[in-house]
Amino acid sequence: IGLADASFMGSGSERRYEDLCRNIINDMNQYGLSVVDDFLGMETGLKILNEVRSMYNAGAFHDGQLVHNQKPDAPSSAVRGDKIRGDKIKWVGGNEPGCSNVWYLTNQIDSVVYRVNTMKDNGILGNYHIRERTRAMVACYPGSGTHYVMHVDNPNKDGRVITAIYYLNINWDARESGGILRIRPTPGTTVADIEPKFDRLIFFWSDIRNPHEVQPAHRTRYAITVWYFDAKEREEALNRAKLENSRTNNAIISSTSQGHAQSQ
Ligand SMILES: Cc1cc(NC(=O)CCC(=O)O)nc(C)c1Br
Ligand SMILES: [Fe+3]
Repeated sequence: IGLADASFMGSGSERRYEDLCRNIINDMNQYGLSVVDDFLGMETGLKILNEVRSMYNAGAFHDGQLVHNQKPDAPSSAVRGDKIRGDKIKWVGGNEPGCSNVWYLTNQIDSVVYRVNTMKDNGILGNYHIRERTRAMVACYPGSGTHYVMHVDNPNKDGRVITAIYYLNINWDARESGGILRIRPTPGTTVADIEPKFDRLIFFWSDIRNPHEVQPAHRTRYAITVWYFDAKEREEALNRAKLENSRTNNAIISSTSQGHAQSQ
């Protein structure tokens, strides 16, 4: 996978930006995923990490979902079935106070995604029309051995086509800290094991092409995720939801009105 070095963002050289985008286009067409190292450079990466740490320490994150304890040799007091916290998350729109660096990151990712979506000869990426995204989901794995089960981000055409994840973990060594993102691109038998390294940005198709899991992490593990929508798939998903809504509402109204009639 073309590990493009993108810390040009500081030097702003146009040529390397084009090369980066070309690498991502090739990777997405060939593998359905792309890994970009040194996306923003040390200085900017640290500003984002410090901002996320202060959010986390301010208790701004929602408690992660409860998961069964993974430790087979759990100490006698904590029986095997006890629950531990999974990843904790906080949704960031970007213009809130104290989130200016996360906002800068999402702007940088936006410009890359919009660029690769409109460049010539961009293959599969040319099939999509990306005009909007979710807010940024800042996630922290507390490092108590929590993991994230194998799943697909968008299994039922909710409109999300690209998952972008930015990692903030300095000197991450998976041999001692685990926390590998394992993607199983389908169809196929390959497995991509991706370490959540500092200033690393990854992209992958959000749908069933990329089931993925996070292996147990034994050190605090930060990641920032944004999902990009394809305009057509998104509109169709919203229309289905509206239709479903009106059916349910009519069902409720008719059942209550019948109920009402009977009670008279
Ligand atoms: C809340 C939520 C989190 C994630 N995160 C990952 O897959 C982990 C990626 C990584 O941190 O390497 N995915 C979904 C579909 C939901 Br929903
Ligand atoms: Fe996911």
